Amino acid sequence: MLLGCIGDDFTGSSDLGNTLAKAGMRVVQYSGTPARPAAPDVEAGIVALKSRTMPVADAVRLSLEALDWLRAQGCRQFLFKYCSTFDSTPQGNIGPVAAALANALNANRVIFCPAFPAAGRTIYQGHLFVGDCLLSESGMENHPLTPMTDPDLRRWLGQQVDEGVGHVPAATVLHGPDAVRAALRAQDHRFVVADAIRDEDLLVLGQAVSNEVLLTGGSGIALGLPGNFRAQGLSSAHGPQWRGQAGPAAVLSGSCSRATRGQVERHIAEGSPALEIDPRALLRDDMTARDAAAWALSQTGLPLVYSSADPDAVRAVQDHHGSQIVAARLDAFFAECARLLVAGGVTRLITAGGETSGAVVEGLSVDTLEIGPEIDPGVPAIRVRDNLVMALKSGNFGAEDFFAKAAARLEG
Ligand SMILES: Nc1ncnc2c1ncn2[C@@H]1O[C@H](COP(=O)(O)OP(=O)(O)O)[C@@H](O)[C@H]1O
Ligand SMILES: O=C(O)[C@H](O)C(=O)COP(=O)(O)O
Repeated sequence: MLLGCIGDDFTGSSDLGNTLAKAGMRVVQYSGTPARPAAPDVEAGIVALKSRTMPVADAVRLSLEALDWLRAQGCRQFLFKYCSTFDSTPQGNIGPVAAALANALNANRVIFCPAFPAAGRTIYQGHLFVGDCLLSESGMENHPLTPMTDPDLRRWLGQQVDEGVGHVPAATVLHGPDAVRAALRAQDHRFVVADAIRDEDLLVLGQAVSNEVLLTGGSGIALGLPGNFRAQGLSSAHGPQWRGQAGPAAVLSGSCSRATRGQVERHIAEGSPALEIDPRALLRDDMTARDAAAWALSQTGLPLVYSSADPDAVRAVQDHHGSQIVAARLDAFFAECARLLVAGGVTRLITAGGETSGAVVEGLSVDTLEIGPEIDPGVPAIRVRDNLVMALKSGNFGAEDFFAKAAARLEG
């Protein structure tokens, strides 16, 4: 294994897997740290954790366990992957996890670059943009668990760590890898936010850090890494292998992101079957996973079970019941619903949302996820068992017709 990756959520990990697989690396995503060695032909291993919003100490502990396993597989370089919208709170977890990994690897220069231009995520003067909006005006300021209220990544990361945060501006990145390396050497700080507004900038950054033991970012920062390994004669380019899967499909959505809510609306507008899940009904046991799975299995077409709701509705439920209680109840619901759907014969399962996808994958006791072809930017087809394929859609990713497109793509 050449590249060892640690993802702080499952959709983001598959997003990274998509980038690496498209560039020809043999990629496997693991649900948590595996108990056994990787297959010998795996070039990039991604340990997916559901650590983005868990207590900081637990996120650090699990990430260090993943690092130990990846080092034991012979990895030469390590990537800590978090959300392209830097989903975190001023109290953690990106900074503390990155610091723990850097300390363990004795890394003295670590870049932070969540840019993903293909998904509209760019960084300029240390500020993260989503499309033409600053992060704090993109809708991510209303995220149920990690409201992003400050677009300046240097300031946001600076609240999470006990050290200064440097910056490599776009003007430097435009001058190529050597200029970036020189700028990194000149930095007073170990942690450095790097600007990137184009894929070319990400390729430059990837070349500039080819000899750094640790780098952090979104999937975009990995764009240049496969080329680094191929230039060293270490990786053989080959595309993802894919075998389509026949059989019933279903969609589970817990994401409240703008993109997902638009996909839900499109699905309903097209007359496809949809069942809205009110967290209050779950908490009262007026609705159960068994009820929802039975409904979905009785549908023709592509059934959608969703709790996706607008920010005001989410806030109202959270204010009344507590966000962690609601999140835990919804995670348990989607995990159980997935188990019942698969037991009832579903062979193509689409999930929307990072926390939601993590709950479902863990609930299905999936160990390894084979990365297949891309469905939409950042979302690959994935095989998790001989008779079960999935698409783990990041909340903000996917075109409006994603659900139907994914079901068709998973079928082959
Ligand atoms: N109707 C709702 N009311 C309150 N919270 C909700 C509702 N639906 C989903 N949530 C919570 O919002 C969060 C969505 O997170 P996630 O699945 O990661 O989506 P995204 O990828 O958009 O961030 C989850 O923790 C979930 O429990
Ligand atoms: O946006 C990204 O970089 C990732 O794909 C991701 O981490 C998305 O997380 P979400 O919680 O599913 O939005």
